Amino acid sequence: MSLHFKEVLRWLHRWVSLILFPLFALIIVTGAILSFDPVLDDLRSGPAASAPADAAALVQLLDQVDPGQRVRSVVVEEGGVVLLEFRQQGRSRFEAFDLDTGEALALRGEQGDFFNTVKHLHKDLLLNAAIVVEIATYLMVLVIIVGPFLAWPRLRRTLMGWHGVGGWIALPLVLMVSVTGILMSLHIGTPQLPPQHPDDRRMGMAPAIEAAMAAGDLSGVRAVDRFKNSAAAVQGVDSVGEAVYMVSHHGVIRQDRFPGLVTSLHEGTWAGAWSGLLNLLASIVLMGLMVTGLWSWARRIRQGRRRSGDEDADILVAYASQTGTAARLADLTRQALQAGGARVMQASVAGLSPVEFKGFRQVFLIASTAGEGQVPEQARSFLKALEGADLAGCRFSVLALGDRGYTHFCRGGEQLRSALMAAGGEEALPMVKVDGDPAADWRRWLDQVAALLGMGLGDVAAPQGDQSVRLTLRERRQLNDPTDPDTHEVWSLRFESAAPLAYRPGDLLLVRPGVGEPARPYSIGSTPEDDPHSILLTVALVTHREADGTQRLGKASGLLCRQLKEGDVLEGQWRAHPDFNPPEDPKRPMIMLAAGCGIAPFIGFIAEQARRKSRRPAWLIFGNRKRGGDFFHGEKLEAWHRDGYLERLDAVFSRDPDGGGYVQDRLSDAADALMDWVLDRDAVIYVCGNARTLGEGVRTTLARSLASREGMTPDQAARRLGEWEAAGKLRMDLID
Ligand SMILES: Cc1cc2nc3c(=O)[nH]c(=O)nc-3n(C[C@H](O)[C@H](O)[C@H](O)COP(=O)(O)O)c2cc1C
Repeated sequence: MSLHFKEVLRWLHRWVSLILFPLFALIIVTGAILSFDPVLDDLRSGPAASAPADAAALVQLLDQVDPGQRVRSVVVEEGGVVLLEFRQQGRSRFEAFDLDTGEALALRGEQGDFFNTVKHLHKDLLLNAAIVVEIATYLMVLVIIVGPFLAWPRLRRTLMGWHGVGGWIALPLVLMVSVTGILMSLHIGTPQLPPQHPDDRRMGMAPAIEAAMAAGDLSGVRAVDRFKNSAAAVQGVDSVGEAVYMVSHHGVIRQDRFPGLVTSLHEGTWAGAWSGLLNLLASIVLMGLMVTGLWSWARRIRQGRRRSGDEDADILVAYASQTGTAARLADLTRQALQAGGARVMQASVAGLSPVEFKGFRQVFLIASTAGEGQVPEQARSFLKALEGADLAGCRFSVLALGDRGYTHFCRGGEQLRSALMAAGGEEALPMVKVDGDPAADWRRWLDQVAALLGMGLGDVAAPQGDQSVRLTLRERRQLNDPTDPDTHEVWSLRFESAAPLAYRPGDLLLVRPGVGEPARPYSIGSTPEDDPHSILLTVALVTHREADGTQRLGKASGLLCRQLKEGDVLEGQWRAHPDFNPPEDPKRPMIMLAAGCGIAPFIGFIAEQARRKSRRPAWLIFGNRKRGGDFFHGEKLEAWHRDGYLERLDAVFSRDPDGGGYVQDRLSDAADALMDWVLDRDAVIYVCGNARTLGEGVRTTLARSLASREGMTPDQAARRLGEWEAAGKLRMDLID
C-alpha cells in the first residue's frame, strides 16, 4: 500500500473517532446496556410457554381487559399466563391475566421504563434523530475497517500494542454489531412489511391477531408486538408450523422467522437471551479500543506541549541553550518574576513559533552561542522561521551568553536579535552580552527587567555556576586501532579527584587549554555511583592541516590525548548538564543515538543502569567506520546487552561491507520499532555526535518516520520535533 494512502487512512481512523468520540461512546454504552435486556427479560418473565395460547381466547381476553386498545405488547407465558404491557405518560406498566378465567394475577417482577429509554437513546438519541445515529454507524464501520490496514497485529506490552492486537482479534465481533446496525436501518434482512401510511392509527393487539387469523390459519399465539410505525408482529403457530404475521391496516404478510437473522444478531438473541453477552463483549472491546486510542493520542500531544509557568501568562521567558546554562537562567528568571507577582511562561524556542511571541506583553530571550559563532542547535529552525515572520508590535529583550575566548563573541544572541528586529520586533532593553560565568550579569539584567515591568522581585536564587575540579590523569587508553589509518584517533581517559564528586552521567567537564583560551566541553561517561572519585572521558583527537601541509592538533584534545601524562593534574570545571542526563523517571525508556566519540556520555548512562540494576528499557544505536577498528567500548556494551541493561544494541559500520551504513540508516530500517518506543512507550531520544551528519540525518529520519506513522505533513512533523525538543523528549548534544 502506498505511504500516502496509508496516511490518509490513519488520518481518517484517528480524526473520525476523535471527533465522534462522544456519539460513538453513547451508542456503544447504550448498546452494552441493551444486551442485558433479553437476559433480564428471561429471568423476569419466567420460561416462555411451551404451548401457544388459543388465538380466539386471547382476542376475547384482550377485548375484555383492553377495550380501548392501549396494550402495546403481549407475551404468553407458561401455565396460560398472559403478560400485557400498557404505557402511561411515557412509562411502561405491566399486568398479568389468567387466559382461561380472565382473572388478574400478581406480577412476578416489575419491568421498568429504563430499557425503553436506553433503546431510544441508542436508536435516535431521544431526539428523533435516527439519521444521526445511522451516519455515525457508517463512520464507525469505516473506522473499524480501516484499523487493520494500519498495522499488523504484533504483541507489544504497550497501549497501542494492545489496541492493535485487540482490534484485530475482535474485528469480526465488532463488525458484526455495527454492520447489522446499518443493515437494520436499511431494512435489509429484517422482516418484510405490508404497506403502511404515515397517518395510519397504531395497530391494536386484538385486531392484529384477528387479521392474522383471517389471512392465514393462525391458531396459537406466543407474542404480539408493535412493529415500526403502525404495524404489529404476531408470533404463533399455524397449520404449517411456527410463523410470524406482519400486520398493518392494509395487509398481512406471513414469515417463517422473526425478527430475522440480522436483528437477532444485532440484539444478541440469535441463540437465546444469553447470546447477548457476546454483544456486551463487543461493546466492551469497542470502548476499550476507543479509550486506548484516545489516551495514547492525548499522551502524544502532551509529550510535545510541556512548557512551564502560568497558562494565562503575559510575559514569556524564552531560551536557546546548547549546554543548559541559558535554560537554567530562564528557569530562575521565571521563578523570580513569578515571585514578584507576574504571570510568566517559560519555553525553549525549539517549541515556539515566532508568531507566538506576539501573544505576550514582553518577551525576554536568553540565548547562548555554540560552535563557531552559531545559534544553539535548538534555535536553528526558529531562526529560519523568523525570516518570513511579522512581529510588528512585539517587544523583546535579549540576554546573550558567550565567551570572549571565541572569535565570534555572543554571535548567537546577536543573530537572534537582528532577526527579531528585521521581523518588526521592538527592542525594549538593550541587549546585554555576558562573558563566561553569567551569574553577576544575569542578576543585573534581571533588575533591569523588573524595572521595565514596573515590579519588585521576590527572592532570587543564585544560579549554580560551573565548579572547579582538580583531576589527576590515572589511565589513558587508545580506543581505535592505531594501525588502521582509516579510523579516527580516539582515547579513553580516566581521571581521579581527591574530593568525591556528585555529578551525573552526561554532565560536562570544561577543559581550558591555556589562559585566555576558550574552554571545550567533554561529556562525562561514568557514574559517581561506581566511584565518586573517578571521571571517564572519551576524547577524539582533533587535527587541522595547515596551508603548508603541517598538521596541527586541537588545543584541548591535544592537551588531553598527548601532552598530559599519567599522574599529571588537570584543572577543569564541572558543568551540570541536566538536559543531557538520563531521564528523571527511572522507568522511562531511553534511546541513545551515537556516532563516533558521541558514545561518550552513554557509557555513563548505561553504567548507571547496570550499577542500579535498573531494567529501564534502553536502546543504543552506535555508528562508526569499522567494527574491527573502532567499535568503541564494544565489549562493555555487548556485556551490558547480554546482561539486559541494554534492551537493544545496534552497531553499524559504514566502511564495512554489509556494515549497515550510518546510524540514521538503521534508524530508518527500524522506523516501526522506533515509533513504538517513542510514541507508545514515551521514550526520550538522546543524540550525541556530529551536528551536520548525525544531527541532521537523525532529524530527517525522525521527521519522516513520524510523518508516516502519524499521517503528518513534513512541516507538521518538523514542528512536532521542535515541541519534543522543548519538552526534553528529544535531546541533542552535538558538535560541529
Ligand atoms: C562548543 C562551544 C562553542 C562555543 N562557541 C562560542 C562562540 O562562538 N562565541 C561565544 O561567544 N561563545 C561561545 N561559547 C560559549 C557559550 O556560549 C557559553 O558558555 C554559554 O554560557 C553556554 O550557554 P548554554 O549552556 O546555554 O549553551 C561556546 C561554548 C561551547 C561549549
